[in-house]
Amino acid sequence: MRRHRRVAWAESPAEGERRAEAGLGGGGSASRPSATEEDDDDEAEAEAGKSREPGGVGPGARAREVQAGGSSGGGQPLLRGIFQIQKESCDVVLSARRLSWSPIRPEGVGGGSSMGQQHKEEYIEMKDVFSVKLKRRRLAGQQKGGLLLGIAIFVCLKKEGNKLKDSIINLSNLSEDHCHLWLKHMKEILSGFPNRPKSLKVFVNPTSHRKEATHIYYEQVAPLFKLADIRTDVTVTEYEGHALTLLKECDLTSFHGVVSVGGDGTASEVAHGLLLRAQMDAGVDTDNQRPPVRAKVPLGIIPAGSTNALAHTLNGIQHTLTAILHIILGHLQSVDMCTFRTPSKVLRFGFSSVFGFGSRTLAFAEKHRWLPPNQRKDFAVVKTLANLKPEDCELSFLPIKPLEQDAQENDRKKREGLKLDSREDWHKIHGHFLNVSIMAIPCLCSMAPRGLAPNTRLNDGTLALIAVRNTSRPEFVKHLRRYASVKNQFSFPFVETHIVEEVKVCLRTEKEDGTRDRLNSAQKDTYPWNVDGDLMEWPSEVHVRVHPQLITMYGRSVDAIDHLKGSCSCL
Ligand SMILES: Nc1ncnc2c1ncn2[C@@H]1O[C@H](COP(=O)(O)OP(=O)(O)OP(=O)(O)O)[C@@H](O)[C@H]1O
Repeated sequence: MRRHRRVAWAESPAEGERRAEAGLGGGGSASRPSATEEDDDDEAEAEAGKSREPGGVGPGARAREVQAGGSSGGGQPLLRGIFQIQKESCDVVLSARRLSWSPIRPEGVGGGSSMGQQHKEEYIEMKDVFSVKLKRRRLAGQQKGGLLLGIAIFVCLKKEGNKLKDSIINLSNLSEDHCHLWLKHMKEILSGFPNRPKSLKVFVNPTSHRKEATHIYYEQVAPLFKLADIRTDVTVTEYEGHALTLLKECDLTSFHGVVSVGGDGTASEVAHGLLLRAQMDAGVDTDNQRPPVRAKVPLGIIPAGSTNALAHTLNGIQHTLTAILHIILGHLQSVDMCTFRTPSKVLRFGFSSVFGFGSRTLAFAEKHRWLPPNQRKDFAVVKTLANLKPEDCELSFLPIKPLEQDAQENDRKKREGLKLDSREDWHKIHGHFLNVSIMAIPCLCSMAPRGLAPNTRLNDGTLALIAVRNTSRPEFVKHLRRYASVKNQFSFPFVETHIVEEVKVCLRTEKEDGTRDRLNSAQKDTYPWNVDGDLMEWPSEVHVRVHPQLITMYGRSVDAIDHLKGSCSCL
């Protein structure tokens, strides 16, 4: 009868030899997860091994030809030793920046390496390593001990199109002392990276999209957080607004970050809660006009909703593993947010908003939540298009000027004795608008790969105001279709775009004498707004203001957005 062998990763004997990884080839190095050596009964270990890069890191690692005898670019060596990597004996060097290795070749006739003066050195940057574990072989059912095989190094690799993947390098060596010494040094290096979270508060929305967020969290996210030694406190939300209620009450001081697992609505609710919490902690009255204080802890988003524009924009891709690895590695970026308010009170913190067609469509979809998500959205678009109706409104906005222009303007004002902070720069447009988008971030999504607002960036302190005036239905559909294509969606005579810092949206009504006036903001009627994919019912006057870099988020700014910004002809 075949004896099952299990290969497990342990911290160290003293730390209880916690198993974190399985399904890795026993004895070999940088080897592919091997089903034949796994225990069938250990789900967590088997799952953790599933996403690993076939063949380990070897073929995917950055390889450099370096002069023989030199470990270039890695800084001062901390340790040097011999391990087997991919079945070859290697000379391995650890420095604070790099782990590098090169195969040990038999000496040639002339005393040099058989490879000549050059030998192949491969390396990984320690900033890309997210976990190190001892690797042991255990028998089926064995919980502790086992034959030490070496050290497993879990590393993040950059792939095409902003994608990140995890992979493993196996350093094989049977000596306990040798492996423990290397493990200790590597762990010290990893603990020196300041932004990596050790403790996270996690909100999972079980109702997002097709109700798969809980599965995504426990099957894909939790095993990697565990592998990276991140403690978690998980709340599976029970009702709409649950995350917000908890954030207003709970003490966040013991957490290094907060993670939302769900769609844009959940992420936006958590961001709103973090900012409300920050204002409460700082004793700031959110309803006065003072700028809000920044959120105290970073927010990470694991995409599990139907649109996931926030996660897509943060990472340049909608990919669960990429989002997880950015959080584990502590890749942080500052992101602009808006306040949405009436003249007297803050309604919400958010990233993006749509009024008109975009909010009517969402309102229709919400009324038909019993339909499957994709059908619901398509149905809502068709129905809202069939009843296409413009909004009569006045848009006042404060445009953002280039800095030099501001300087000249300020000089002129000084010469003429005018106040520098006068609000005379407010611009006004009014009329019938089919759709008004006000966005602090570009909002990349599968329907709009260039972004719903490619004329703003994640953290440039600007709002994109995109106002679509009344037009025929076929022309409006043509404009909508452009979002999915490479053509400029704004090059229509009925679309105008502005880069602004603040917008006031006031609904108007026709008076008896035929003139038009703003609706009284004190009246009780409300109108639908789409804020980050969530439906809001707000009064007839809403002010939207951008607050540069108000929140820190896990993820990486994307080259693609810079590229799109450069190539966008709409501005
Ligand atoms: N247990 C729950 N029951 C009902 N609603 C919930 C629950 N937990 C959270 N919510 C609410 O569900 C709303 C929508 O969730 P979310 O945005 O994550 O999913 P989605 O609509 O499928 O995705 P997307 O916004 O990306 O299209 C959020 O406003 C959130 O407050």
